[in-house]
Amino acid sequence: MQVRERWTKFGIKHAAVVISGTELARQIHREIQRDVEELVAHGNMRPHLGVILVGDDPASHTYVKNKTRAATILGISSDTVVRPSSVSQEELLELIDKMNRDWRVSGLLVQLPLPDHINERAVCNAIAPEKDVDGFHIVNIGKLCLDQRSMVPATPAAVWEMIKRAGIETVGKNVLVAGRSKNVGMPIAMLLHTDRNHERPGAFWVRLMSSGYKGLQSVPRKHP
Ligand SMILES: Nc1nc2c(c(=O)[nH]1)N[C@@H](CN(C=O)c1ccc(C(=O)N[C@@H](CCC(=O)O)C(=O)O)cc1)CN2
Repeated sequence: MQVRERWTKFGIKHAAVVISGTELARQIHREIQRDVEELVAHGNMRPHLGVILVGDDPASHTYVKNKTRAATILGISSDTVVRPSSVSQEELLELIDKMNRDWRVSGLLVQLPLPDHINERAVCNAIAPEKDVDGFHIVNIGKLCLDQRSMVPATPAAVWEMIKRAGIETVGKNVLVAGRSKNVGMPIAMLLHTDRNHERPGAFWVRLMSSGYKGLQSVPRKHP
């Protein structure tokens, strides 16, 4: 990480932090690889990513290939179900329902965009919220907006990790987010205005403890 400083003509010092995404990605890869192997060593199932890809858009195929390649590197198994762009919404929802109920699938995503005759919102909402690795389900979006523990969309999560790992605090600061898309700009703005210690952390831990969890080492700080 590099810090570049300069003074403006008004006598205000500006500091630009140059973050190495490549180095951070390597570090995060190592952490996830270790977490996955630890999970498996403790007798848990190896995480499995289910991917649904509709149509033949080359960019979508490339994104999916990159995601499944990354999963393999991390020790996560995956499979991609491809459907033609003529697939009906009903068929797609049935496929999602089947994968929701498949205990071997721990995470599920449908690559976007979808053909015009398919309602993207209905598809995102059909994925079981606890398997929704994209964080596009209305429940996960709502939880993110309320600062509750949730699945967070990948690109905003990556931005958040880079900022946090560079030691930059954003709570109470003025931040300019260029773009307000539902899957990137909006969630980034939501993430940056919170310290991610979560609203009502007590309620989460009470639920966790009453479910028999014994491994708790520390409780999160109270939300300011
Ligand atoms: N199910 C999903 N579908 C789509 C998602 C998604 O997160 N989940 N996002 C995009 C496609 N996509 C990943 O699948 C994706 C596209 C572009 C980027 C991105 O960060 N682009 C950078 C440029 C990066 C580079 O070229 O080095 C940018 O635009 O500045 C991230 C993810 C739609 N579908």
